[in-house]
Amino acid sequence: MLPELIDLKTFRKALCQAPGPDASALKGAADRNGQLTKPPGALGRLEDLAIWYAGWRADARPQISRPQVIVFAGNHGVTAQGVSAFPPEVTTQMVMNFEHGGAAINQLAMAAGARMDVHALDLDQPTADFTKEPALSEDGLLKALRAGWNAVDPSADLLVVGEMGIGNTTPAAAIACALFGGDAADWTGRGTGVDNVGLANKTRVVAEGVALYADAKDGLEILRCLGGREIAAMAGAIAAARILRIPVILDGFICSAAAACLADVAEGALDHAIAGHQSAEGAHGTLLQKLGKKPLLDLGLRLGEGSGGALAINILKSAVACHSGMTTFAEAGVSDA
Ligand SMILES: O=C(O)c1ccc[n+]([C@@H]2O[C@H](COP(=O)([O-])O)[C@@H](O)[C@H]2O)c1
Ligand SMILES: Cc1cc2nc[nH]c2cc1C
Repeated sequence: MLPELIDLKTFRKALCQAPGPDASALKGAADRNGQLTKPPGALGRLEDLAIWYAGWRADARPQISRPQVIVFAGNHGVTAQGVSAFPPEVTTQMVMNFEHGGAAINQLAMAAGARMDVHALDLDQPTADFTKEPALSEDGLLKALRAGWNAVDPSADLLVVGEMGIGNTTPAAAIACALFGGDAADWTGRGTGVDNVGLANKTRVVAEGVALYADAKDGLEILRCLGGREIAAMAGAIAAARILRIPVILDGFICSAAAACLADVAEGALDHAIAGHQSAEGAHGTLLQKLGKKPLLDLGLRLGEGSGGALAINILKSAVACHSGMTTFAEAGVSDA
């Protein structure tokens, strides 16, 4: 059961106390994996994925039949600093495109057999420019976390969270830099495609923001000062899924930055999450390494929207189908080693 998200204290506490995977399902799945009609280890990472999934679903022979993709959209005051190649009105325009079924994620979710939901968060009120003041108030952060928290279908058996927000690779870079240190330039990339002058300006903006909130006490405070509503909503949804034991597939750079805020609040907060892909945003690989996540795919995507996560649903579904649908050596009468 998901508790009501009353305040930020509830959020931190629920995340710290969330249950881990089911030990007997993990053992049952590992045992079953050892009996399937294939040389030991021959399905490579698919075997680990299926066992991991079984543990979180508390079922040694699970199925994936109700995957959910949620796309959160938000607007960013920091776009006034000229950090994106596209104008901010594209966020609202793309939300309409999602709702009409015309975006890449509509096709990718459909191809993966997933339900898709879109949540637009106060698009007419961009967050504050973080080079001037914190992006969100405490109440604003709570509202956005709650939007994500409540968007998760408790009956889903797999979750992908994605985003749409012109300018949001800037807050994502700032969050990563604030959490993990290093220079702003290490974390700042081209996003939708800024040129060299744009990249230098964007790096300056990230550095300014990180310096301004250097005293932020933890990942939630960093999320409030440097993040955005869609980023916080992704964090809220990933946290709710952790509590509901719904496995999560992370998407690209912005989604991973949202997730990183949770890992800073509670060790193990992302144990139920895998990395769907490594995006072409320069620092995504480093961010995934910091989170200890090895991406399933590396296709040069830099779209967001949950696209890489949705693609990876097909891999996880295939892993679980093999695990649960294959026969054992004994059942098939195949000679064991
Ligand atoms: O997922 C990623 O790694 C990714 C990398 C680059 C860009 N994006 C998408 O592009 C938008 C942000 O780019 P920008 O240049 O406006 O900061 C936002 O809507 C993201 O979904 C997403
Ligand atoms: C057209 C467009 C589509 C997107 N989808 C996610 N981010 C995006 C950014 C742009 C510019």
